[in-house]
Amino acid sequence: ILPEPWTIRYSRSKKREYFFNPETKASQWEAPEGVDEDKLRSFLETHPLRVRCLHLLIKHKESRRPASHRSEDITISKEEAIEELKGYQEKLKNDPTLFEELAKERSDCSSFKRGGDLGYFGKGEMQPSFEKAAFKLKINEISDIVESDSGVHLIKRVA
Ligand SMILES: N=C(N)NCCC[C@H](NC(=O)[C@@H]1CCC/C1=C/[C@H](COP(=O)(O)O)NC=O)C(N)=O
Repeated sequence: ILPEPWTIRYSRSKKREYFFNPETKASQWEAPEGVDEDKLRSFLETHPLRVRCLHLLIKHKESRRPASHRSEDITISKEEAIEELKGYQEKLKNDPTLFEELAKERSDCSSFKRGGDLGYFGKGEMQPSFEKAAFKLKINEISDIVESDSGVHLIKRVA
């Protein structure tokens, strides 16, 4: 849709997408010459530049930072963390609207205070495994168990 080598990126400060040419390092708000704006819009529908997600993180002893508001020394094994997360996965299969409440109750991420809400993020912000899973989700879809250096997660895309 975009003429090579143009790419489209999201500006967090301006909260809108802009066009970037990695060769000339040019960046601009308007689409490069000859871009079909309608095709671009429908492309962006299925290839979002940013997503907003909630997550429920259970850390374990191999986590990059095995501590949280819940425990200053997290010692459960990765297998135990996965088993515990499976329990939450079952509850969410029956009632997905429980996500915020369960994240508040159990998540080892500081976002627990906001029901697990990480806000909007674009590519390059989160750890690759988390980003890959999050950008694949449809709005209101909940991921399978996702592993990252932080621990094991369930992710719900909300926007
Ligand atoms: N850009 C936004 N909104 N915030 C910066 C996020 C930085 C990012 N964080 C993560 O990838 C982990 C996994 C998914 C969420 C997340 C949250 C971590 C998990 O806890 P921790 O392992 O750090 O103790 N807590 C906060 O960062 C990273 N590149 O390390």
